[in-house]
Amino acid sequence: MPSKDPRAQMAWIIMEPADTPPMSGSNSLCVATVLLDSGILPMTEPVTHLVLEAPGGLVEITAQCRDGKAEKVEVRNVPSFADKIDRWIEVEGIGSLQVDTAYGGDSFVIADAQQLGFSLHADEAADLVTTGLKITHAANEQLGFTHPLNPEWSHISFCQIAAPVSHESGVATATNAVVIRPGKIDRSPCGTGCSARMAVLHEKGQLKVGERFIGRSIIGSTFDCRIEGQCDMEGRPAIIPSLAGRAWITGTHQHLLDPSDPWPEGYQLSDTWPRDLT
Ligand SMILES: O=C(O)[C@H]1NCC[C@@H]1O
Repeated sequence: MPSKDPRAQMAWIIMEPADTPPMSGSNSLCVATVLLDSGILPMTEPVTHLVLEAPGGLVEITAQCRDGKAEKVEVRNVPSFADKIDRWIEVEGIGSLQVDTAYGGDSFVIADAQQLGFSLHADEAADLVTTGLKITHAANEQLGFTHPLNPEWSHISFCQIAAPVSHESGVATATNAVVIRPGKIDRSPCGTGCSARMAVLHEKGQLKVGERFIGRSIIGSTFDCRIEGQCDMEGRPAIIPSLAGRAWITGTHQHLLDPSDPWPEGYQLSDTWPRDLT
């Protein structure tokens, strides 16, 4: 999309099944890659800098480029903050569960995978989705969320089921499964989710400004993240996170709308995919 803010070269919108979110980490990597690899915006090798406008604010892109391809894209994300820390909620079929909530460009309830008995392997996907949807529902009812600068964003979008942090070669690292309504799991480590997790770790004194965090998804993809700085969000402490990864173009699509189409706005059904795809 053309940008509204003159400081950005381009803007984009994010279409999740349930919402059109303020920001998305994986989507910003994909958008930057399409803009540069396809020549919509000029690529400068070895590094191209861009400013893109997400609905929730401007993000700065630093793309490492070689032979006409963006090989690594780093995104300096919007201010991210912890909201409610170590709060107990009652979840249907699970019972009492201790969670954190945070914003990382989108709003999250973060639950401990170990406490829920998950090892975050791909064969748990269907159970993770069922559990994550219940936790999101309970967190919205019992904790809620409102963005201080954008009161219209007043719900928790995603449940991040997060493994404990371990240190791999000295870098804080954790696997997660981010459950997206109405019933899927992020194939990426979730850039907004890693930003929200870093805000919580920072709030708990477990990750400092300048330190790295590697987020790993359920399919093994990784984002290399860092707390770049701190700022103030309407009187509450916030961090400026960055995340870096790679995207690949998988196709070119044309969306058409025939004037006689009786469902011009599409339609929604509950998920009809079988639980067992093998
Ligand atoms: O990386 C992210 O932030 C996202 N991936 C899909 C859902 C989130 O928007």
